[in-house]
Amino acid sequence: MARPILEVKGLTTTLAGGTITILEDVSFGLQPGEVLGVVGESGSGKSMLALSVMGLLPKAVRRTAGRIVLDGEDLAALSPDRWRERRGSDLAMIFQEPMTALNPVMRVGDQVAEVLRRQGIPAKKARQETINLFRKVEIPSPEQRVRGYPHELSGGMRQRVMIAIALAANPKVLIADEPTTALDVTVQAQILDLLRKLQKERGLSLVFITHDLGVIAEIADRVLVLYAGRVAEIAPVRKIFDNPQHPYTRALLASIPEIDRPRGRLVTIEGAVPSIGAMPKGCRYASRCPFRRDICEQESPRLGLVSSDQAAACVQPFGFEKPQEEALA
Ligand SMILES: Nc1ncnc2c1ncn2[C@@H]1O[C@H](COP(=O)(O)OP(=O)(O)OP(=O)(O)O)[C@@H](O)[C@H]1O
Repeated sequence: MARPILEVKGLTTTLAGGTITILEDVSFGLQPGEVLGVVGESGSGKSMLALSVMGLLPKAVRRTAGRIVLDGEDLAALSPDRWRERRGSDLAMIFQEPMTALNPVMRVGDQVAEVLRRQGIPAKKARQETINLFRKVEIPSPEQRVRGYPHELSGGMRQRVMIAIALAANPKVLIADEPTTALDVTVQAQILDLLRKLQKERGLSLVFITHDLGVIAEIADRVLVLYAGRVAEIAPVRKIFDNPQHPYTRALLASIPEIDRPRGRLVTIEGAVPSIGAMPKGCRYASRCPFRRDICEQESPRLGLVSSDQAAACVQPFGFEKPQEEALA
């Protein structure tokens, strides 16, 4: 296997006081050209994970441990200035609500051209390249659209502009945080198709965050399941759907709405994610887990390999007849 383009190791973030942990010991690798889907319920820490990698954590949240290695360099060891530079060139992110990331008083074309100019591309060439990028992200009449302002565009078109900005940087890694969630269903499908096409064409290394396993099935090569700030399971997408090992992954799969399910029979996972200030001592999923044993409430399970490419943080993953010693911390 090639060296991962991005490797996150033991990432832990806390609220400023340091007593409340948001992400705990999160580790994963992203191979060049791979799409890693990150899935979990609201509040599981998906956005904090993305912002940690970008070096854009809100003031109240601090990274207290962990390495974020991009193409061999630990970003966490860099000065904030140097990290910002890497963010401008090697890392790009698209957000759920593009309006928050776009400058409302700047023409959208200029916002793309600015990224190109930063790479030393002369103004005229940057303008032409911006039109090419608009065409690439399938914005109709690109010559006219470049002169528009964000508020003149629909949500879907704004997200296309954000994708153009991300592509303009030619990043080594692109992070997409729920890029389709705020859009109408038909537009969601179009944006997802576009991202998938661009990913394939350009061999983008992509971290794709969503709470929607249907979206994961369409785009991801591997999947990281996050629960209450910890990795519950990580595996190739096929294994997540065909042979999930963590009870939480199974519950998420069971909660996918099915077209033929009678209306109102949407399955949800009983109970709620524990709040960040009141994490249980043992497994964080134990209170909701139909398979829990006494030990689950006492011990916090470590992420352990269940096969060569699948790991789960459960004392007794599915298919195992007895608790796994090494899964216990
Ligand atoms: N600025 C902040 N200050 C303090 N705590 C925060 C802040 N932003 C998020 N949190 C907390 O961090 C935890 C993880 O939040 P995060 O936004 O990463 O979850 P998420 O999985 O992305 O959820 P969603 O799908 O709703 O976006 C939550 O408990 C949240 O309340």
